[in-house]
Amino acid sequence: MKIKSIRSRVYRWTGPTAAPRSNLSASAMDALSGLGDSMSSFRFHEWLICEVETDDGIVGIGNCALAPRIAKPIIDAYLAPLVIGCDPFDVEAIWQKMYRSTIAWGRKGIGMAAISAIDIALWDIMGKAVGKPVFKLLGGRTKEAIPVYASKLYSQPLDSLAAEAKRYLDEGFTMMKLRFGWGPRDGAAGMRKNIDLIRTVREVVGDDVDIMIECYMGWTVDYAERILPRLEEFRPRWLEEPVLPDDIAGYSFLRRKSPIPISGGEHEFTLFGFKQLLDAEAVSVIQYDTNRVGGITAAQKINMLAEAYQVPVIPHAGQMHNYHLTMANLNCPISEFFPVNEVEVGNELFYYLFEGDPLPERGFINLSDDVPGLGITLSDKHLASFEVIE
Ligand SMILES: O=C(O)[C@H](O)[C@H](O)[C@@H](O)CO
Ligand SMILES: [Mg+2]
Repeated sequence: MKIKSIRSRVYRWTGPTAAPRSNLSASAMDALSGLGDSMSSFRFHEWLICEVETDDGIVGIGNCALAPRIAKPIIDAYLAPLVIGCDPFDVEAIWQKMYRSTIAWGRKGIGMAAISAIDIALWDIMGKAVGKPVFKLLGGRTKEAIPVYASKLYSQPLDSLAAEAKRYLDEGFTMMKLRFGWGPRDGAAGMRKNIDLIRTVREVVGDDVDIMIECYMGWTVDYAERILPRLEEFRPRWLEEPVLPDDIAGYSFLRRKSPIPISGGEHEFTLFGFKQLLDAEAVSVIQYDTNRVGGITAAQKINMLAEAYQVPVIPHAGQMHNYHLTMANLNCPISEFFPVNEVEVGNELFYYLFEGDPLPERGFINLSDDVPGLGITLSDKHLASFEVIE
């Protein structure tokens, strides 16, 4: 079996989107306060889809969502020529070829997202070729079903926040993640507003629900050190991405200072990036995204390393490229689930692009033992709401 062709397309959402709201979430751009919409970097309304076809007609589907219009020429100009003609089952050699040939500029960020898209497609091909779901190639079924946490609860007026949390509770979720909307630039008043958010959700859901909190790289170590003691009474399961991903020392400091677990990793790349985090004892939970980190090949290596450190892996986002890894690894206890909604930030776009992603039932999702590959197909249901860039 040989790889015959690679087709990459960028799908740009042109349909209706929820009006952007200020303070939807803290973010790294907040530090530049007063310089325009700090939420602009928080909208992901494009997606790259990569179809790898073999000489016997099997088509594997890969994807990435970071800067798709940049990932596309990387795939077309740099990676595809390396990969065409290879045996898709030689996935490790292909990964090393893509990594080492772009090592000067691609080992982190968009280069690795482009590599991820091709790698995910290769695993889809391998599953389809042997008639097995991808998780059966990675270690098989480790769970009867995957517990998922509802992940939205963006910062909003307390009454609507309470109503959203109640909805997830009534749908049977026992875990949910909220986003803080304020940070250092908002002073003591903003810190109180953040505390009001988690207090509101805790009051709605009671003590038997895990609440995760997220501030998307929007804080400083100083701010986090001051707010963390005030969050302890609400017993968050983790505080996510408190500071910049490059501030590994900051992560380690906060982990030592607070009993609240600190999570991160959705903006880290490759096995080597996560070795750094683990050696620095920077995170209590690893959260790579398979369509960023280096694909399934890299993600599975990180899973092995994380297991040696007994640090759990809970990938960023749901989506099949992550679910298969969670299913195949005991050290991946749960998954994130983005509720199906109108397009807002863009995490929801996956549902408008693909068919096959499982929907939760009473807080669990499941994968079929009988659907080969990743188990997704391209959807044409919302095609009219996308501009497709070939
Ligand atoms: O953890 C997450 O889901 C992410 O950090 C953010 O929410 C991002 O995906 C934008 O929603
Ligand atoms: Mg996050």
